[in-house]
Amino acid sequence: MAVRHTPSDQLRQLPSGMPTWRYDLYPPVVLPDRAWPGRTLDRAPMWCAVDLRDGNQALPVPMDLDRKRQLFDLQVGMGFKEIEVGFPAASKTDFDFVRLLIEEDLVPDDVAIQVIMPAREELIRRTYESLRGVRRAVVHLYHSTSCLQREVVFGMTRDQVRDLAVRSTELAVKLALDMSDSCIQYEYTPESFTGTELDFALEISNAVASVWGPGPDAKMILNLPATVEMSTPNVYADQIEFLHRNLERRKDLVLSIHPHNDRGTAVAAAELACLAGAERIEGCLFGNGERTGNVDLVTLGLNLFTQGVDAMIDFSDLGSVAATVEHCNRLPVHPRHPYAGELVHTAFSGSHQDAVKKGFESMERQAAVAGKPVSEVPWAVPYLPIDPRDIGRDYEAVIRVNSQSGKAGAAYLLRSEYHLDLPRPLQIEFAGTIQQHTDATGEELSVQQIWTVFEREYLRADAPIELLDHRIGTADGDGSTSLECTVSLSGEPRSLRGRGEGTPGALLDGLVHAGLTGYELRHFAQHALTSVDGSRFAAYVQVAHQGRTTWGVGIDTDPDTAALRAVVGGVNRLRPGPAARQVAAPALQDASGAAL
Ligand SMILES: CC(=O)SCCNC(=O)CCNC(=O)[C@H](O)C(C)(C)COP(=O)(O)OP(=O)(O)OC[C@H]1O[C@@H](n2cnc3c(N)ncnc32)[C@H](O)[C@@H]1OP(=O)(O)O
Ligand SMILES: CC(C)C(=O)C(=O)O
Repeated sequence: MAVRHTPSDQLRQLPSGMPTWRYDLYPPVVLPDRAWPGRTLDRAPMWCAVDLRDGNQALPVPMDLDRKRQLFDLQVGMGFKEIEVGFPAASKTDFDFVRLLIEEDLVPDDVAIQVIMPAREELIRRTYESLRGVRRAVVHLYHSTSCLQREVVFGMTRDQVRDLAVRSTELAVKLALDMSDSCIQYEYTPESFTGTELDFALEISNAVASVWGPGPDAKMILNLPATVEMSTPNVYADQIEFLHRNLERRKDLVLSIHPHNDRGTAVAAAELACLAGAERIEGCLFGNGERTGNVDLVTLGLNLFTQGVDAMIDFSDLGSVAATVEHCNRLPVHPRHPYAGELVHTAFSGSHQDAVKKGFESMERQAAVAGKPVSEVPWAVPYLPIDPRDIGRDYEAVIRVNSQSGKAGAAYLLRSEYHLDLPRPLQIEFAGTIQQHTDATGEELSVQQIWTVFEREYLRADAPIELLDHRIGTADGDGSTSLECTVSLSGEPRSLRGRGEGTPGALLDGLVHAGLTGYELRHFAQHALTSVDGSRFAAYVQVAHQGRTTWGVGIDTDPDTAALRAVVGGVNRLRPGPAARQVAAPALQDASGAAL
C-alpha cells in the first residue's frame, strides 16, 4: 500500500521538498492470471504510420502538401501498408492531401490510407467527403472516454459518452454504405483509454463494434491508446490483456495500440502490449508526435530485426529515412536516438573500443573460416547490437578517439583507414602519445589527426641517421643476411656493411661498425598493406638500448627497405639528438587546417 500524505505533512516531511502529494499513484490492474509475461515477440505486428496526422499535429509548422507527399512516398517505399494521412475535416491542407492521393492515384493497391475524425456530425460528413472515389480506406473515429475528460471537456456521463460513440458510428455506417464502390474499414479509438475505467472501455468498445457489425473477414480496428502514458508498461500490458480476453467480438476485431511516450517507456509499453494480445501498432518514425512523442516505429522495427524477426519494413537506408523525416518535420533526429542517431554506433571509451576491435577481428576470422564475406556471418560484436552496415551506415564512426580512449581506438583506426596492423606493444606505446594529445586539448582526435601524430612519431624519425641507399646480399650458408648501405649520420655520409639475422639484424650489425653499439632487436613484424594499392609493405621493429626500448616503423614498396627504415626509425627514436620526436612538435591541425 502506497503511503499518501496530506499536503502539509508532505511539505514538512519529504526530503526533496517537491509537491509529490499533487500526483496520484496509478492503480494496478487486478489480473492475477495474466499470460503476457510468459510470451515472446516472434512476429511483426501490423504497422500503421501516423506521422502525417498525429506527428503532424504536434509540429510547430505542420507539413505542407509537398512535405506530406514526400513522407507518404517514403513510408510506402519502406513497406508500410496502413498510413494515417491526415485529419481531413481539420484543415484544407489535410483535405486536399487526401484528394491528391485519390485523384492522382498515388496509393498502391496493397496500401490503405487512414483518416481520422472526431465524433461530430459535420466533421464526420466532411471526412467521408474527402474520401470520394477511394479504393480502400480506414475511417477512424475518436473521442475521449477518460474520467477526467468526461468531466472537464465534455461534461458528460458515461452513458452520454457511449451514446455519442454509438450515434457517430451509426452515421459512419450510413455514410460508408453510400460509398459502395470503396472498401471502408472502421477504426474506433476510445481516446485516453489509459485514463478510462477498464469496464467502461470494454462496454463502449463492445457497443461500437455491435453497431459497425464487423466479421472475421471484415474486421473492425479497435485502437486502445496510451494517449498519455500514465503507468509502467506492465500495467498497459495488463489493460490490453484484459480487453483482449473480454471483448465480445474479439475475433472480428484487430486489436491496435497507440502508445505515447510521456514517461519515456512507449517502446516497452508497445512491446509488452503485443505480448498481451495487441496485433497492430500506430506510431511515428523516430517517435515524433504530441509532447514527448508517439511510439517510435524505427526502434520497434529494429528491435525485432535485432532479434532475428523480420519487421516487414525496410530500414536498410536509415540515413535517408532520417534525412527525409527531418526535412518533413523540420525537427532533428537526436544523436543518441536508438539505431539512427549519429553517435549510437560509436565507442569513445577505451574498454568498449578494445571489445569492438576484438569483435571485428573475431568476425573476420569466422568469415575466413566459412569462406564468406563478413556480412554473411552472424553478427556478434560487443557493444554493437546491430551491424551498422545492415542499416546503411559504414564503420567509419564505430570508433572515435578522445581522452577516454585506450590503445585499441587509435590502433583500430590505423588498421581500418590506413591498413596498418600495429603489434600490441606498439599499440600501447602509441596510445601513450595519443593520450598526451587528448589530455592536452581535451578534444577528440580525428583519424587524420591520429595519422599525423603517427607519421610524425614513427615515419619521419629520420635523424640523426638517415638511410640513403642499400644493397641486400643473398643469404649465406648460415642463413644470415648481408647488407651494404649508405646512411647519413648527423649529416655525414657513411658506408656500412653488416651481417645478421634478417635485414634488421644486418643493419644493426652495420651500425656497430659505425660506432653505434648496444642496439638490440627485440621484435620484428611485417605485412603487406592491403589497400587498393597493394604494392606496399609495413615493417615494425622494436629496438632496445641501455634498458630503454622503443619502436620504429617503415613503409615502402620494397619489404627490405621498409624493414631498414623501421630499424633506422627505432634507433633514431632512442638516440639523443634532433630525432623527429624530439624536435618541437608542429601543432596539429584539424581538417580545415585550423590549429588544434
Ligand atoms: C489525442 C489526439 O491526438 S486527438 C486528435 C487531435 N487532433 C486535432 O485536434 C487536430 C485537428 N483539430 C482541429 O483542427 C480542430 O480541433 C477541429 C477542426 C477538429 C475542431 O475545431 P473547433 O470546432 O474549433 O473545436 P476546438 O478544437 O476548439 O474544441 C474542441 C471541441 O470539440 C469537442 N471535441 C474534442 N474532441 C472531440 C471528439 N473527438 N469528438 C467530439 N467532440 C470533440 C470538445 O469538447 C470541444 O467542444 P466545445 O466547443 O463544445 O467545448
Ligand atoms: C486519436 C488517438 C488515436 C490519438 O491520437 C491518441 O490517443 O493519442
